[in-house]
Amino acid sequence: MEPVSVAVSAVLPAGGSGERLGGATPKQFCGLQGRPLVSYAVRAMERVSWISDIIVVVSPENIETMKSIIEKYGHKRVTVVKGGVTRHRSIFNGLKVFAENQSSNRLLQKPEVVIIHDAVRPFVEEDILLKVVTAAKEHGAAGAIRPLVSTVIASGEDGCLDHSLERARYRASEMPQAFLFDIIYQAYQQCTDHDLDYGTECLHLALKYCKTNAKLVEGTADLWKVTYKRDLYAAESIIKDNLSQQICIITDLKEAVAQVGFLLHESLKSQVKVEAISISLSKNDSHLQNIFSGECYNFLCINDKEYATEEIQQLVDMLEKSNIPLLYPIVLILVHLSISENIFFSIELEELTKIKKFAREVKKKNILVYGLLIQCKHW
Ligand SMILES: Nc1ccn([C@@H]2O[C@H](COP(=O)(O)OP(=O)(O)OP(=O)(O)O)[C@@H](O)[C@H]2O)c(=O)n1
Ligand SMILES: O=C(CO)[C@H](O)[C@H](O)COP(=O)(O)O
Repeated sequence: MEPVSVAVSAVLPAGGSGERLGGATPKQFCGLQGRPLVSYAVRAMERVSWISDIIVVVSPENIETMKSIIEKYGHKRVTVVKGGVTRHRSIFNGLKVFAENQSSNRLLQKPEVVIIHDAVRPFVEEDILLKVVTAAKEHGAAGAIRPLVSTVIASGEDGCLDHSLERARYRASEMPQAFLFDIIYQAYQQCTDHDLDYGTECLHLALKYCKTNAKLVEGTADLWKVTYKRDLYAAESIIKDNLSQQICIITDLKEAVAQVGFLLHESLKSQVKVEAISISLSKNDSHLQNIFSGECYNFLCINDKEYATEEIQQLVDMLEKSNIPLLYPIVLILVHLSISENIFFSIELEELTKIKKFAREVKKKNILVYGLLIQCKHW
C-alpha cells in the first residue's frame, strides 16, 4: 500500500447510549467474542501505521471503562476525550483536542487530514481509509457510501405517501469520512445549536459552512453501523468467520524448517490470510505477541526437534499470557519434520505419548492440539 504523505489522525465518536439496540450497556462496550465492540474499531485504526493519533470520545461516565479497555487490550496512540450529548457534539469535542491542544496527558499535533469513524463500525480496512484520506486531501472532504437497500419515501402530514425518491440516484452515507482538518473544524465552529443537536451528517457541515463538496467513495458492505441487536449478532458472525480465515505459520530459524514454512505460506495464501514467522520460541518475540493480540486463533508450528512438547508448551504459555480471550477454540497444529536418511522418525514414541497427554490437558482450556509427522527422506 502506498505510504500516506500527510499527517493523519482519527476521531472515533463512542459517546452514545445505544437506545435503538437496547440493554443497559451502550453497544460500543458490548462484548463480541469477549472483546468490546469499540476495541475492534480502535484496533482497526491502530493497525494502520500512518494514522498518528486516535481520539476516542466517550460519555463522562464511561471514561474509566474506556481507559481500562485501552489498558486491557494494549491499545496504543489512543487518547480518551469526554463526549457531548449528541454525536456532533462528541465529534466536535474530539476535534477541539487537536485544535486547542488541550489534552492533559499527551501532546497531540493538529493533523492535516482527520478521519471521523463511528466506533460502532468495527470492520474498517486500511484500503478504504486510504481512499477517503487521499480524496479528502484533494477535495477537502470525502466519505464512504453504499447503495440504498430500500427506497426513501416522504410521507405527508396525513401520514400518506407524499413522494418517493428515485433510488438509483441516492446513496447511503456511511463511514469512514475524512476531512482537511481546518475545513471540518471551521464548519463545526460555525454550527448552530440546531446543527449540533439534530444533524446527522458531517459531510453536510463541510458543504454548508465551507462550500466543500465531498468526494463520495464506494465502500464495502461491512462498513455498516451496529444499530440494532441483530447487528451485534451479525458482527459476531463476521468476527468468527474472519478468525477461521487466518493462520500463523511458526518455524524455528533452521533453514530447512523455515523453507517448509515458506512453501506452506505460498500455497495457502490464496485461500486464507497467512502470517509466516521464523523465530526462536524460547525468546519473548514481540512479533508473535502482536499476532496474538491481533487475535489469530490458528497456528501451524513446524519443527524438526526431538522434544516437540517443550516447543508447543512454550507456545501455549505465551498464548495464555497474552490477552487473547480463549472463548473460541485455538487450533495448534504441530508439524514434526523428520529430515534424515533414516527411515525412522526422529521423534520418539515416548514423546508422542507426551504430546497426546498434553493435548488432552489443554483441550480443557479450549486449545486443540493436533500433531502431524512428516518424513522427508530425500531432502
Ligand atoms: N452523544 C453521542 C451520541 C453518539 N455517539 C456515537 O456516534 C456513533 C454513531 O451513533 P449511533 O449509532 O446513533 O449511536 P447511539 O447514539 O449510541 O445509538 P442510538 O441512536 O440508538 O441511541 C456511535 O459510535 C455513538 O457512540 C457519540 O459519540 N456521542
Ligand atoms: O452515517 C453516518 C454519517 O453519515 C452516521 O454514522 C450517522 O449519521 C449517525 O447517525 P445516527 O447517530 O443518527 O445513527
